[in-house]
Amino acid sequence: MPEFQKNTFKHALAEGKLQIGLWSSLCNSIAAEIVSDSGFDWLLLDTEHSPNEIPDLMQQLQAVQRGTATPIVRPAWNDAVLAKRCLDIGAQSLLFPYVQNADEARSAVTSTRYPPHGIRGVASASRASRYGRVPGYLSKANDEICVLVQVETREALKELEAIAKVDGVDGVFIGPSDLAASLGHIGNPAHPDVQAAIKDAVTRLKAVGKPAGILTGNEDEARRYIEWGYLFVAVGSDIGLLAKNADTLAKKFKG
Ligand SMILES: O=C(O)C(=O)C[C@H](O)[C@@H](O)CO
Repeated sequence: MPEFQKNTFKHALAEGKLQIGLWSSLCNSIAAEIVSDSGFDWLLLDTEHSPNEIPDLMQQLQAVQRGTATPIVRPAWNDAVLAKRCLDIGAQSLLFPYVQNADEARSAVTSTRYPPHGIRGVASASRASRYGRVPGYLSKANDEICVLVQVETREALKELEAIAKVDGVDGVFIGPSDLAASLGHIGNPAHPDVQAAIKDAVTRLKAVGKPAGILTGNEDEARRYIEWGYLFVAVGSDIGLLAKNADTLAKKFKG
């Protein structure tokens, strides 16, 4: 009988261990499988800003199963139905976008929990339980779910501690692109105002003992964020790697 899968990423965060990740938006199981063996601790499978639908996502989850990276799925919205569908196909870690306050953070957590702790609908034989074969899945599932919430607006920053303190929130991800836009610097997360907000956010999250996460494709920024105390840091993306290296190669021969 298949064993219940522990969520190594969730426990590593709880132990304060730095987790290096990669953002995946290619919606492709071969690409996901390739990078799942690169050595990253986590792999973000995005469905918010990529045309990634449940059938594609399931193939990506299957493809990365033997890799080193824990898959984290970002539903397109903080929505209980989307969360349920991601969990039923086997995701154990979700990154909920655009969480504005503690109530929305609680809503995200309860969407991932079976009753009595939440509203996740019960499927008797989904991929998550290895089609009904994992003994005691329904009673164990809640404890291994990792809930990450995104704070990415000026308004949400004002609620940062209240969001972070919500029971069941395992980490808070600061979205640099949307935060830059919210602060009036769209397309420029490197703006001093945005950088100051990013630094202030991790300082405040450390003060309440909650892991902070972020994404950047810039190595210097990634190292700076890690130095500031960000604990789960995506240091690039599959799209960025492919576009940059393809362009560089073409220029070598096409000038
Ligand atoms: O606001 C952000 O930055 C994020 O949430 C990450 C982006 O959505 C990601 O697609 C990179 O731009």
